[in-house]
Amino acid sequence: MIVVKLKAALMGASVEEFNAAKEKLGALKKDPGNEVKLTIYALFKQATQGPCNTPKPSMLDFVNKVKWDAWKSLGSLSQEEARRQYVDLITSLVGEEAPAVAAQPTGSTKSFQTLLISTEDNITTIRLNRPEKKNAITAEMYNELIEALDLAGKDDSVITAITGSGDYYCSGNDLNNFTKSPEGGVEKMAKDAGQLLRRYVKAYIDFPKPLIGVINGPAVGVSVTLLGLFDVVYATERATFHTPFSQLGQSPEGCSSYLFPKMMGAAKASEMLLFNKKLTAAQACEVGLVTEVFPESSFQSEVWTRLKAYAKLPRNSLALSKQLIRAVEKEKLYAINDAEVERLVERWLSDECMQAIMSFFQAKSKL
Ligand SMILES: CCC/C=C/C(=O)SCCNC(=O)CCNC(=O)[C@H](O)C(C)(C)COP(=O)([O-])OP(=O)([O-])OC[C@H]1O[C@@H](n2cnc3c(N)ncnc32)[C@H](O)[C@@H]1OP(=O)([O-])[O-]
Repeated sequence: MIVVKLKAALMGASVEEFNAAKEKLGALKKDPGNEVKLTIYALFKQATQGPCNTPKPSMLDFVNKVKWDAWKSLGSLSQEEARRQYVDLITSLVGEEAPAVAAQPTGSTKSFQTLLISTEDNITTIRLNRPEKKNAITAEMYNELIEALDLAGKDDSVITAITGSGDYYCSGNDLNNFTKSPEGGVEKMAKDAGQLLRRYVKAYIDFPKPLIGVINGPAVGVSVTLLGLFDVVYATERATFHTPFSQLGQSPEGCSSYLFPKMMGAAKASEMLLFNKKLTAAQACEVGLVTEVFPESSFQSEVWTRLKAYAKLPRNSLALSKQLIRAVEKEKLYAINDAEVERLVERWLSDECMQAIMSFFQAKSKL
């Protein structure tokens, strides 16, 4: 069993860790196979020499061409990040040879207040569990989701799915997060909320294995923007996708200011992110936010059957492939996350935002 150790996941591995990993590689008893060896080669070259700038070998020089392709595919991945991925990969291979030593605790033993977590058939499922509030995300829930993702990333499941309890997937940020009278003043409240949001989005950017959205109903706000960081998104035909940021005096987050225009084109992204256009599931699929839409009547059975089949694929091949795809833009996504959070912290202190949140609760109290 391969278990990916992530002790260096949140920071780049040091040169010492890198050198130690290199030595452990020589001591491996089993051949990890050509695919993994190519990844090791590419990460080593990137870590020690930086991005591949050497001339492409000819088609006839097959072995060197395959190696060159693997190195080139890492693009502008930083040397620090390449070192980290190299150390993670070697650690996982060593763990495969000594599973008892490398085994990590699974997420299933930990209990959460706002989430239901289970691991079955190689799938860890994180279920948002505030159905009476349409799964709105409180500060507690943000923290629990960060922890649940961390545990799911380290457990021995093959894929992770996020879904909602009840008729909604999620109604976004819990607007009560802004209505409590904060101890250190509103500036501190906004700063703390910004730090939490930044960590929350980073947990998705860094998630090390395939992450699947199982969108069981309408999705609002931050629960929509984050879908750009999922690997696959399946939705029931009943789902809708709504990001009412300007209506709330706020601005986009979850790296959507970059990923949405990239995914759907600038104009479609602006309709959603600036003008609050709510998309049906079919429209969300057309613009690439959703991978596939299923009839409501067969949504659960079709999606979970498919995910169980996916979860039988080789764990390490999936995780490493996902990490390669993500690595291409990871540094950029960190920077976008920072910029979006900085803008939101300003927005939360604006009159426009305060007014919009008060209006939501006033409208409810008049009903
Ligand atoms: C941090 C990053 C920046 C921000 C990003 C975002 O996500 S921006 C996007 C932010 N999100 C929004 O702007 C969405 C705001 N919410 C809505 O517009 C509507 O509630 C609805 C369309 C989601 C559902 O309408 P419906 O008529 O089907 O159902 P209902 O209305 O009767 O709701 C049932 C109960 O849930 C409660 N509740 C629901 N959502 C929230 C929430 N987010 N907060 C708090 N509470 C919420 C609701 O008050 C009610 O409680 P009550 O009275 O029983 O104690």
